[in-house]
Amino acid sequence: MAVHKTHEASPLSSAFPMYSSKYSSHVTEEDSDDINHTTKHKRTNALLTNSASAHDLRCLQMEKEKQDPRSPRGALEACLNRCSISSTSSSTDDPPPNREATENADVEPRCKNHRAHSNWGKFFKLWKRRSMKRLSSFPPLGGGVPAISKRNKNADPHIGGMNLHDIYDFQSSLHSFSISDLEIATDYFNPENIIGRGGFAEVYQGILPEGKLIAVKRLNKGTPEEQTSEFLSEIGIIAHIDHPNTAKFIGCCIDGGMHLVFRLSPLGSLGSLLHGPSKYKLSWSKRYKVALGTAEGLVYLHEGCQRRIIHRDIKADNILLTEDFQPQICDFGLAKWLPKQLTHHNVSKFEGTFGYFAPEYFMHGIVDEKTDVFAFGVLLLELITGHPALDESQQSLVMWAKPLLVKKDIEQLVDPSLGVVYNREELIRLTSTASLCIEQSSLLRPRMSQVVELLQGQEGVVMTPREAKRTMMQRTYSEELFDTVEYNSTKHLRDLDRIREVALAS
Ligand SMILES: Nc1ncnc2c1ncn2[C@@H]1O[C@H](COP(=O)(O)OP(=O)(O)OP(=O)(O)O)[C@@H](O)[C@H]1O
Repeated sequence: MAVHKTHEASPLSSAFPMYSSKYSSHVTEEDSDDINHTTKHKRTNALLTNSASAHDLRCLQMEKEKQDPRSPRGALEACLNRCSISSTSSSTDDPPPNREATENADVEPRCKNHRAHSNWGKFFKLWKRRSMKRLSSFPPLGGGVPAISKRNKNADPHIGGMNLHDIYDFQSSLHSFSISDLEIATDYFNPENIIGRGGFAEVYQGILPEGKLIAVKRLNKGTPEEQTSEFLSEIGIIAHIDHPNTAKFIGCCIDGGMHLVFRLSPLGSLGSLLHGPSKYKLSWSKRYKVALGTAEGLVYLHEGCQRRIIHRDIKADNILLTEDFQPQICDFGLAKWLPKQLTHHNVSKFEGTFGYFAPEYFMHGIVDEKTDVFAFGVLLLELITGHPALDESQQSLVMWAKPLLVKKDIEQLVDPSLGVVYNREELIRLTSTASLCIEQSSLLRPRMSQVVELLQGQEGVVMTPREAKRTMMQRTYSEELFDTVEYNSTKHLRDLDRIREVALAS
């Protein structure tokens, strides 16, 4: 399956003029800032390299980064200063590094969960103490703790007699790691320990001195600006979310590059299990568990936090699995906070993964809860059929499955590797929910809380979103928009063709 992480607005601009006219000024402004910043950066580096030792250089570089609000160190320093200043102060401080960081870092985390609420403040306090605090040095790999070997997709959850539940029992506080901590944990970023690759990062498995297994996401792809933006965006969300169905963030390291450290999900991603070379056969009951858990994770993001979080890149590769197949949503690099008063967010860059895009996002750049609901519908189809969202010949799973869903020919959809070993009632629930989630009109898609009810087969759940919408207190922007647009089947097919063309062209 071809996946594409980031797509500048330009390829769309020719096809859809609204992209070029609407967003060009924002992109240009940022670009010119970047150029100035890079030139300054290069000049300073040239001066430094002529006259200082490596250690001096490093100290100077760190100081320089602290002054520079665009660097991660500078952005974190600025946020920290804001945290330590009295909350009555209305000082505007340094400018934020970018719009993403403003949206994500400046908001007060107000998740219902108290532990999550305090994480952001804790993180900055820990980061401030960073230079003084060093974790004790780690024992070499293999000495009395489980050795890190290449990922075994069918890994035994009991490694060397140790129960993974014990190994994963982290404290709630976030850690600030040094680069040597992470080097030792990952055997000096040994390529053998790479367990995943994404658009911006390589992910390594590692082990801490006390035997806890971790995944280190090392942001080493894309431009430095893209890496910084990804790092700040992701950290701005994950540092204060906490739910059984979201990835467990442990801490970070900003020495020698940007690193995010998570609890290891020993079975890897749903994508690798469903479509990877291991050909692990996921049973029906596990698929259903993954569907329900992921839906619950999305309800938490959309409705469980005071500011709604839109993930924007829900896909099989971004669903990690614990040893007991509990799904955990990961990769918040594209996620957005949406304050209550904002019905939606408009994006200037076309980012995400082909095969999962909702039509309103693709056509108008609109991001709200319903864009995640559409992607979740595609994920359900993947779980039912075992097919990827886009196959090697760029055929869309949605386009293939939709006629079968319409004809209610649902047995044809079931992954042949399951044979007849599935629960028919659950199949009906999964397929009918998937049908609703991938409705072209976001108006007709259910909210994630309704999805959970549908999947649980709760009595009295309003089955048709048409009926459900009458009772909705607040409508999303895309709902309003599609209310005014006649979205007929011709237009639908044209959109899908367009999606396929762009997918093939890139
Ligand atoms: N905590 C974890 N435990 C196990 N595997 C993980 C973990 N985090 C990430 N991975 C693996 O690494 C892959 C890439 O991680 P992630 O999606 O966070 O990186 P990314 O660069 O942001 O990717 P993308 O291009 O999809 O945005 C995942 O699909 C998964 O296979």
